[in-house]
Amino acid sequence: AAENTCRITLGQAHQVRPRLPLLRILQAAGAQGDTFTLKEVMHYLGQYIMVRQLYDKRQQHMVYCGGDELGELLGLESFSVKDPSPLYDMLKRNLTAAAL
Ligand SMILES: C[C@@H](c1ccc(Cl)cc1)n1cnc(-c2ccccc2)c1-c1c(C(=O)NCCN2CCN(C3CCCCC3)CC2)[nH]c2cc(Cl)ccc12
Repeated sequence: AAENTCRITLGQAHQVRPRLPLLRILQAAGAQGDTFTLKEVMHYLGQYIMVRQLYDKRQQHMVYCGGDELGELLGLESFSVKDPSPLYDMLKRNLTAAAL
């Protein structure tokens, strides 16, 4: 039931296993290994956007990922960090729970 899932999730740093296209992006941002916490996935995706200079220097919440592997994965040319829904959809498609 929901409360069980909630307890499990809160109880331990859940490891997730990115599918290969996402794993390659995380590794390009310096990630080691092939399982991560969700927090680490978000951190490395942020680093990737910074390193690849995909955000707009003036409107820094805007990410222009068309033509980059990240855009391929998201199926988007651009997105705002203020609307994370496309990101969560991509993560749902590209992360599997890793056995602890
Ligand atoms: C709150 C957080 C966030 C986290 C998840 C989501 Cl679904 C939305 C939003 N966030 C807020 N702005 C950013 C951001 C903006 C532009 C460039 C890079 C990151 C982020 C993102 C982080 C992150 O780990 N953020 C740490 C602090 N950030 C502040 C912004 N800082 C930079 C902003 C651009 C100028 C230089 C500093 C970098 C560190 N990870 C992300 C991964 C993606 Cl796919 C998209 C965005 C982010």
